[in-house]
Amino acid sequence: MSDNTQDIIKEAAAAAAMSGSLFSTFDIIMLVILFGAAVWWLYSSRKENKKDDLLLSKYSIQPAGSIQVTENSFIKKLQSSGRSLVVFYGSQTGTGEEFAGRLAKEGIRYKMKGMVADPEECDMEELTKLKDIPNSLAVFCVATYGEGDPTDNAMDFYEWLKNGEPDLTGLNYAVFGLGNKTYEHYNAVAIYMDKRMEELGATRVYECGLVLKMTLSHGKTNFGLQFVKNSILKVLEKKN
Ligand SMILES: Cc1cc2nc3c(=O)[nH]c(=O)nc-3n(C[C@H](O)[C@H](O)[C@H](O)COP(=O)(O)O)c2cc1C
Repeated sequence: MSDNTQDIIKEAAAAAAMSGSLFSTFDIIMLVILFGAAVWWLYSSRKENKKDDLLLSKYSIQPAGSIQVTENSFIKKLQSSGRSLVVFYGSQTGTGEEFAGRLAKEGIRYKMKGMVADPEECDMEELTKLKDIPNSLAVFCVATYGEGDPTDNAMDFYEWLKNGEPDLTGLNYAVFGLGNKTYEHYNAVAIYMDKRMEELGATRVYECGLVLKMTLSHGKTNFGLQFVKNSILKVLEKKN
């Protein structure tokens, strides 16, 4: 406790003793101290939150390993880390995001290092340039919601595909959909993206993979890993 605080307490106690109401004055002092502590705690926890927000905003593209990235160019990141597989996810509650991580990691088994990326945090127009990286592959691991709508983080990308006319010639891609058959628009986003990218000139290297009632169960993970393996092998086959 600082000298100042001690003086204040002593003075208050003396004053209270003189007036014969020590207990209530002491109470007031304790309240002042508690209030000060609460203000200090609120202030320091806000500072911590701000620090976390800053870190999160910097690290938006997450390579499958432990490296983290601070910019929106996924092409640059792929090039600088010797990767050629990028797995974009459209995810609301995390299943697709986690699954995308597993798919990206699988690439290394086939000598195609991968990274995971959030389309909302990437310059998706760069898809037109992905072909400049030899034997590259973009996998889209996307969930469907509502009336066949994309997730929030895939919305801009979806609109860009739908309303724009980008030339995706030369882009190798494969779409993996997460959905649930109990909904009317089963896997509508994945099905649409798969069809639309082909219309825009991209090369579908592997048939759209759809999972119903997606969970991260062993069987479904295996299905996803098989899907990525087959997609990669198709890209490598094309090369030969
Ligand atoms: C409110 C709600 C709406 C959904 N709508 C659809 C839908 O229209 N079509 C579909 O195939 N799946 C639908 N699903 C299933 C999700 O796409 C599926 O659970 C998916 O794995 C979620 O992935 P995420 O955790 O990455 O967001 C819906 C799920 C919820 C909770």
